[in-house]
Amino acid sequence: MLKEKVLKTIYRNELIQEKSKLLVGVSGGPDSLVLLHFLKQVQPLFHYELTVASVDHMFRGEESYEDYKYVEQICEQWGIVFEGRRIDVPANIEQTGESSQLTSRKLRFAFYEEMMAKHQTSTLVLGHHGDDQIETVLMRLTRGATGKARAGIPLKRPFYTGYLIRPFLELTKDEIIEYAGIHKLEPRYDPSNEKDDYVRNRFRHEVLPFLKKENRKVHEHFQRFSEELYEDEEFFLNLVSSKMPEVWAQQEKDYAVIQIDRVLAMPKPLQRRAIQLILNYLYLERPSSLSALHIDQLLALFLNPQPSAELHLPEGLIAEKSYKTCTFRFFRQESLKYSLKLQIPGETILPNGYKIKAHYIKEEIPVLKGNYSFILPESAVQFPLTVRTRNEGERMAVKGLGGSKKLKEIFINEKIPLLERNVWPVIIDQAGTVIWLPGLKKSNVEPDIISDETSLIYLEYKKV
Ligand SMILES: Nc1ncnc2c1ncn2[C@@H]1O[C@H](COP(=O)(O)OP(=O)(O)OP(=O)(O)O)[C@@H](O)[C@H]1O
Repeated sequence: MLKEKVLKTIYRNELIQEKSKLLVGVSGGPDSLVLLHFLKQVQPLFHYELTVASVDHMFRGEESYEDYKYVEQICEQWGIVFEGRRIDVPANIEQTGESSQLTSRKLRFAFYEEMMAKHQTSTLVLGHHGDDQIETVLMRLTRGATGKARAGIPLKRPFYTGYLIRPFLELTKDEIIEYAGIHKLEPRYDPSNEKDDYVRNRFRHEVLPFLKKENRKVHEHFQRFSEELYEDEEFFLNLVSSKMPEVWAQQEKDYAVIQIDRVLAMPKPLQRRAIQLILNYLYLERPSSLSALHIDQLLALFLNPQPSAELHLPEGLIAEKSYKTCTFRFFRQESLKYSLKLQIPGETILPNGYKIKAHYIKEEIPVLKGNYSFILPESAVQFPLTVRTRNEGERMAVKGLGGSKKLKEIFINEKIPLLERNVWPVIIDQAGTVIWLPGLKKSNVEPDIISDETSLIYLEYKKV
């Protein structure tokens, strides 16, 4: 029976404290309506206070409003405090790259938090069940999730100032429907549930029936798998956390350096978790499409016998291995753009670790060092000169070519990686004429034959 089964889950996992205050998320659908009914039924066992939080996401106009009013009416009937809010997801949300489903979830969770503060509730209760659990575990494994994500939906996790619990995780959807029938509950059915989440629906309709047919108790086994995996992960993460101080060489926002040999000295299961912790730290509060694959790639980078190698991870994170250290930094094009006035005479330090030294040629003409120095006749350009990152579509009249070339083409011919192209210095004059791509190519502003009639400037591109 549902009641006994759920009570067992609650006791075994200490989900509910006596005389506590619970906030229950209720949509009016079968899962949450049965959840509310169950919690009302067993209230005398725990003496908790119940408050319901219900959100109308206004996706389905009048229909969803009716669901919301229905929950309010049930609460009135059952003598439960009702808190509701109608929250409209901004119409243009999908243009921001966020799905309306994700936005409504975020807004709903913000509402739960607000209500937990208002009613001083310590526990939020939601109606996810065993079918949801199996689908989630399988979906995540199939996607290549790693760590705790593979364990699916947790029974209990910290939330706001207390916990979020899901006491129905061991139940099947059928048990919930059966309970609703026995107790003559009349849940509302949301038709959008069936079409919103395509991936989940494929698992629900194609995989779940097969598993249920194979073993009636598949829900319990998946739930045990999930709980054990959580425990194992927790254990390993604690163990590896204690070793992390010797792994970190530098830890800053968006930037970190680690000691590779300290990671490789750990047993294999801890190596993966150490990498997971490094990535957790770097990706903090950044939604990311990280998977087990990225951990494998990083491990391969660390084990690579080459002393230096690079790996590009999601959202512009670059891992750069150099001998026994690995540097992680986020590549942000915008923040790397620069524009500096070229000091003549003097030195201009560039953000890429190089500088440009400039001086007037007094007597003897210095020796030219390939593309690393430039002789500039003062009369050939308009001052001041600027050194900056490239602009889209920019061209340069290449020395010895008799025509102009796109900077992009030069970078491609010289096999300069994209990331370096975006920070490569370009020297231009007041009129916007590109004079020199230091270290790469010169413009025809540098004369082939140096006459000593005009005043000359010697530019040099060198490491700081
Ligand atoms: N609009 C809502 N307002 C308040 N709580 C909600 C709302 N939608 C979902 N929840 C809570 O989140 C849980 C999971 O939601 P989800 O949409 O995944 O499940 P569901 O199958 O639609 O649940 P239900 O049958 O209760 O509608 C629900 O059981 C409920 O506790």
